[in-house]
Amino acid sequence: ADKTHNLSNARSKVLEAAKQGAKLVVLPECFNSPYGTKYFDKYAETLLPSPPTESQSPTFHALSKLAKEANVYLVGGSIPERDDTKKELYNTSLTFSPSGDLLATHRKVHLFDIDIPGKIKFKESDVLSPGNKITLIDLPEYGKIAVAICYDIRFPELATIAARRGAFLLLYPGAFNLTTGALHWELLARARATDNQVYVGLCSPARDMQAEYNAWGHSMVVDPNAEVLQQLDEKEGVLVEELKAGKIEECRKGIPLYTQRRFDVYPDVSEGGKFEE
Ligand SMILES: NC(=O)CC(=O)C(=O)O
Repeated sequence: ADKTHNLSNARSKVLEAAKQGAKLVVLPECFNSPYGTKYFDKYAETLLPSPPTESQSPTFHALSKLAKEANVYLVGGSIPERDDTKKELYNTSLTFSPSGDLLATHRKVHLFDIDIPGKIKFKESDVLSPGNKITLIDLPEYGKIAVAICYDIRFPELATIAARRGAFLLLYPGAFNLTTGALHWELLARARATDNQVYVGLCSPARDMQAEYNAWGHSMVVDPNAEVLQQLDEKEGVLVEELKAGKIEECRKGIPLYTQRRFDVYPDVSEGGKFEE
């Protein structure tokens, strides 16, 4: 619940990852606030017009400085955002370059509205509005990545459009829970990797059983063959994994889905989609 503590904790973990050689670091969904509809308004920060002032968004400035200090691309998980012009709240991810410049903003496109009787009910749309674009980010030394948030992973179209427009890595800061995490977290990461023959990275908050929402944890990196290369358990940690150049091509050569699609039978979803590169 302590935003200042969350920011300083994130700083020490990002620096630790950079020290271990990471060039691109990802934080979890809602890393600066508790995850819950009653908290979003209280913790929300104003990001527009960009750049915001320090008092409008301490998290924006902390992440920008941190990306520069650690000399990494930093996908800053997500934070609750307040858009004053529209009087709306969003669940928003900010990505910074190693020089601390903002590269991209992704607002969660698919809001987490579920009701599994006896297990979990959650309705982000009670307080949040959805984003309306796919987010592809060009990292000049490495290529394109796509960033989306948590529930977005359940919608394969978004991943397919990003992959077919050149993303080699799909990153999802996310906070599944004890019900859906056990059922679908790894399955979805491996499914999106299998569908698209790309790397997939999921980054979750650690599990806090004192909190109202108990995150699943288990941050992981999956390769283009859908093998889980590494995963954390439910506790706090840092996962560092090297993505191998050539792995995507090798996988696509072996199982050539890319040349076998039948757009005469069904439409090519990657021809559509709203996004900003
Ligand atoms: N928290 C989410 O957005 C999604 C989730 O927990 C799920 O899809 O399950």
